[in-house]
Amino acid sequence: MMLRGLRILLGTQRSHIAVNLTAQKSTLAQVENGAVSSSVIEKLVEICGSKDVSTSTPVREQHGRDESYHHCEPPDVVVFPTSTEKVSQVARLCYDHQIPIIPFGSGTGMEGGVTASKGGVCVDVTKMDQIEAVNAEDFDCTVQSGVTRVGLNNSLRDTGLWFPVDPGADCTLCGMCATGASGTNAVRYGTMRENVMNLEVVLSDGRIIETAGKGTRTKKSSAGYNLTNLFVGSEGTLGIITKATLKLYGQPESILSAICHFPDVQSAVDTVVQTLQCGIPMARIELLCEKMMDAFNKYSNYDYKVTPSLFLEFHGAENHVDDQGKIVAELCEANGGTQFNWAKDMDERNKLWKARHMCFYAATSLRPGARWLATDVCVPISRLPEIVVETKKDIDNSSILGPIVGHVGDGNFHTVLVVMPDSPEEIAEASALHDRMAERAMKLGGTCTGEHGVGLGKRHHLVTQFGQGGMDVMMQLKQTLDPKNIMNPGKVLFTD
Ligand SMILES: Cc1cc2c(cc1C)N(C[C@H](O)[C@H](O)[C@H](O)COP(=O)(O)OP(=O)(O)OC[C@H]1O[C@@H](n3cnc4c(N)ncnc43)[C@H](O)[C@@H]1O)c1[nH]c(=O)[nH]c(=O)c1N2
Ligand SMILES: CCCCCCC(=O)C(=O)O
Ligand SMILES: [Mn+2]
Repeated sequence: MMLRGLRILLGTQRSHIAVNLTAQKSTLAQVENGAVSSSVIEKLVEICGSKDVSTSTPVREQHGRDESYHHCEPPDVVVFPTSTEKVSQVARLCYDHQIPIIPFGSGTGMEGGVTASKGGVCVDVTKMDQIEAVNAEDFDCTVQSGVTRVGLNNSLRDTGLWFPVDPGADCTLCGMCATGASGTNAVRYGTMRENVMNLEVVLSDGRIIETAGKGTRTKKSSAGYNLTNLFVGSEGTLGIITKATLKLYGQPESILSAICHFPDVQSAVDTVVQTLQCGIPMARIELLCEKMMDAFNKYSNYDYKVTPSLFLEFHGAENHVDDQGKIVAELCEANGGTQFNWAKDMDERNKLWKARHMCFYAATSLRPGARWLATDVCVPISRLPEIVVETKKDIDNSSILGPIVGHVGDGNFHTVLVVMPDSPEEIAEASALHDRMAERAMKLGGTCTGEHGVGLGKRHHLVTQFGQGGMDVMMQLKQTLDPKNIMNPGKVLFTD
């Protein structure tokens, strides 16, 4: 039954920083490693039906890893419940037997969030895939846990509405709630945190709650603690999100995209800061360094100049969009930007942004056989130029290939540190670069992760970011909501 320890890749990442693990020492119940018994599997079959329970090796392995470098740790069993009630019964069963529960959306996460390091039951929520309501006049919708962002937007197309939060992958919207995801549109429309109005959550003992109140779908609320945002970014460690009520937006009347090339990263990032300081309501403003542009061209068959470049987009009424475009073009020029390429045509724009969303694959294809470590720091916008420039220097002074791409309008950028899985030296060097980047960001009032979440790989940075007091509160919240430590144990906090 058990097939643990399929350590395909880099193994557990070790930081060069002396990590104060005592600051996160778990006072929670320890979950034992051990197979899920056949009697529990029989009960899971009773709850979900035999076709919605799998112990097959390929299914377990497919659910034991995400898109990150973290190695595969398959769960003992995967269930595909078709209703909140079934999720609740599965949770209750696991609670009674103290068996880990690992919620699974699309498995596109960047931090090993779905790995079953303690075995247990993977709850794949994708069969709950109904859009339950679209309240066009209120600009909101309610989706079940398996609905993806592309699926939602396809079904909204004829309504004149859309949901703008756009990680590159077509992941589940509830997975996006769980990781606190964002993407290229967040500079204008916000992240999941600003766009979730209510969540239905199954707690570890099977209780079902609605975080904003039963059926509540208001733009604002001062009622009680903000439970909704407690679960946003909780990465499956506090409960299973089975439904989300989300804000929707009117599709913009006019959209204009552009690319502009710069002599160096500093001038590109200076342009970003100045653009935002001018109050231009950018819809997207993304930076690709020259290495990323090279990978982008090769992967998506473009022939853009291989220098640091900004990808821009403006949304609004036609005359506003044109005016804003002109102002930003002038700012780009003033900072040494050249070859401002406009993309007005819808197909051209879609092709461009699809290629931008594929940057992760473009970067990882630069070295065949390599794996990667994707970083995700975020700083206040005024500190962005210095951190991007320092980080680039640090990478250039190392032996690691590390293209940079960023949602720079939010002060958030990624490096993909490309390493060979059989080279402990490269892995150590990349981990050290990542640690320095996170430390640098936190010193500037930033965070170790803007959108990918903590998962397994950033737990040691939380201590620095929150200090002992903050870690204690997080541990107490975990203890209250998950007293048996069965919800995705060992993710976000060192509870394993
Ligand atoms: C090419 C590419 C590009 C991007 C990204 C990925 C890839 C492959 N991502 C990362 C990823 O798409 C993002 O983290 C998603 O929110 C993950 O959603 P999944 O449905 O795949 O969750 P996945 O199944 O990977 O799970 C992620 C975590 O959430 C938990 N979880 C999932 N569903 C849950 C539920 N219903 N209830 C409770 N917990 C649940 C899991 O347990 C796990 O801890 C990203 N991200 C981003 O923010 N910005 C970006 O720009 C990109 N870009
Ligand atoms: C090329 C860097 C990829 C980082 C992971 C995907 C992501 O978040 C993105 O914005 O792209
Ligand atoms: Mn991103």
